[in-house]
Amino acid sequence: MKVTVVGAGAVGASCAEYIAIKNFASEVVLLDIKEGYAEGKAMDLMQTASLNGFDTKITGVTNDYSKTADSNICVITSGIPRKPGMTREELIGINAGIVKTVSSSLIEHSPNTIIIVVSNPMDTMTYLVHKTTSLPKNRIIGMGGALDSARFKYRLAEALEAPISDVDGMVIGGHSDKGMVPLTSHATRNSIKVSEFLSEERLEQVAADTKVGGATLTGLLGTSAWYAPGAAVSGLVQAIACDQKKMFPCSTYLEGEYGLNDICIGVPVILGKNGIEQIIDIPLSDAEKAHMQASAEGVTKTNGLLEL
Ligand SMILES: NC(=O)C1=CN([C@@H]2O[C@H](COP(=O)(O)OP(=O)(O)OC[C@H]3O[C@@H](n4cnc5c(N)ncnc54)[C@H](O)[C@@H]3O)[C@@H](O)[C@H]2O)C=CC1
Ligand SMILES: O=C([O-])CC(=O)C(=O)O
Repeated sequence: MKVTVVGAGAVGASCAEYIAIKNFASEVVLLDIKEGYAEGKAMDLMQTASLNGFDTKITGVTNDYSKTADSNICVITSGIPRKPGMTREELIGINAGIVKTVSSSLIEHSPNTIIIVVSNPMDTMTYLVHKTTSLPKNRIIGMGGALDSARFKYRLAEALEAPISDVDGMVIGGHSDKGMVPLTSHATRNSIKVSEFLSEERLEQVAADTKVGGATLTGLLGTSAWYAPGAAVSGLVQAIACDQKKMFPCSTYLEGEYGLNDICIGVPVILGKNGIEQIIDIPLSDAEKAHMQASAEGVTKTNGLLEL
């Protein structure tokens, strides 16, 4: 199992590290445009192998796509992150060009690959890969919902004063400060609805804190987060590599599901060896439907900025 990660920056390196530590891939190729950078990150990570007990071989390359040939899975993290006060949507001007070039170079050397898009604004970058490559829709996956759901569970556990392993919940919709749709009514603590334990006001606060999860970290760190994003990507990669048939909310191209068309947005999917093997169309409450509709309108507006 060969995995390529483009962008050896904060998220790309974290992603490579988690993939290696989980020890399911034979090879991870890290590629960056900055001379020597991916080579350095790969060497540093390889020097953790005996300490962390993994056998995955990590190699770094400067913009040499021939070294990525025949990758089963390619992750795109190349591009700029936001700074405090910015939205993810403001990154489109620079990141769209990067994602378009990178995805086409990857596919040239790995025509059968599955692509996971991470660069922001992620739903629009996922849509861009759909519109500018000939990959089938099951092989183009946007990572956002897995991360947003992990943050939702963190906030729920905090409110419940419970361990995170007691909590389950999911966030669908666009991966943006306003567009996320935390499914509060479906969230549970050991199969009991969280509304049994928390007031409506507290649950609204949990949802609000979840939606600005990325912005909160960007304010604290001066750039956007990388540990949880890297871990979330590694979860998707593992589900595909190990054919786990696990459910994650991912950005995928919709053709009528959730009443939406010609858009990539976060919905629950089953991930296995073929990438997205099924889209799960769960019934939403009227309020959740309205949030999903508004979220889709936001993503469509950003998609309109693409030069396709
Ligand atoms: N979808 C999600 O949930 C998340 C998305 N992100 C996004 O991921 C992206 C990366 O974030 P960070 O790793 O923090 O940024 P970073 O600046 O640490 O790393 C980005 C790397 O991409 C490289 N790069 C730029 N253009 C390239 C090209 N054409 N080819 C190859 N490499 C190139 C840069 O040299 C740099 O090393 C950002 O757009 C950020 O907004 C970050 C966290 C979560
Ligand atoms: O907040 C950002 O810009 C990066 C990101 O998508 C996240 O951490 O959720």
